[in-house]
Amino acid sequence: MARATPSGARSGRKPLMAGNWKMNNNHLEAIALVQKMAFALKDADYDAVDVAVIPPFTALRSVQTLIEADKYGIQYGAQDVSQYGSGAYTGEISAAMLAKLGCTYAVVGHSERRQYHAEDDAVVNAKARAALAADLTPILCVGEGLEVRKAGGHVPHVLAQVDGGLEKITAEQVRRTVIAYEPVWAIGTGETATPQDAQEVCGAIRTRLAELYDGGVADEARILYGGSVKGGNVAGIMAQADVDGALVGGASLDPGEFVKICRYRDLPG
Ligand SMILES: O=C[C@H](O)COP(=O)(O)O
Repeated sequence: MARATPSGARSGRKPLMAGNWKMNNNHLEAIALVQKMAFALKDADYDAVDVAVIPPFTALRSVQTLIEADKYGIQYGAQDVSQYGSGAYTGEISAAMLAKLGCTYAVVGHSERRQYHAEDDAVVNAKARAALAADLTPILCVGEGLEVRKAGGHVPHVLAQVDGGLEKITAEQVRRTVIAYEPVWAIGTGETATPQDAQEVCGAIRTRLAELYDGGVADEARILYGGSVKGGNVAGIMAQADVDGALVGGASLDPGEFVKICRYRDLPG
């Protein structure tokens, strides 16, 4: 089966709900979770929203087999990708390997990679370019820590990460890149940015894309919010003009909660 290609809509942009499982679920648990999700989403309109799971590397082959065999409309991707093409890089997984597994997405620059693996903007940019070269869609994560937020420096901080992450990436490539704004202070803390907080930064990212490329590119690129998204807060976040979806951590491990997020249109705002 051909890999699913993310497409645009929402003034052209199609929303994306991506569940980043982080280091949770072995391959058997992954199969069970995807089956539950797919069952609950069996009448979902995948032309209206892209739904993706981002399991650990060890579950990707099982998820691929299941999704292809049962023709589920769910996409999938990897939580990280090597900046290198091949060779003596023990423990690394190349973009070509992920493409061969049918992945649509590769997350790059997640704050947990930046924090625990010292990944800077140059590494994140190299990973994004490696993903694009293999025809994967990078989900480029950016976001400020609590100190930066308290000091009011969140917008310039995030825009600097956007500039660094998109270095040498062409307009054509940016059109198929997803940017995820994830304030670090809202990740896994239960503390969510307000919809207005999310809009402020996502709007600033879109304006930056127009400055770096042009208005057409800025209109097409999808920008997600991530940080304690749940069924109870997703509708307000999705009501914002520049938020095109969510990168969901904890709530994506609960099929009921994740399905609510994917069906945000049915929830009260
Ligand atoms: O990749 C997902 C984000 O880190 C958000 O995680 P969270 O929903 O558990 O806060």
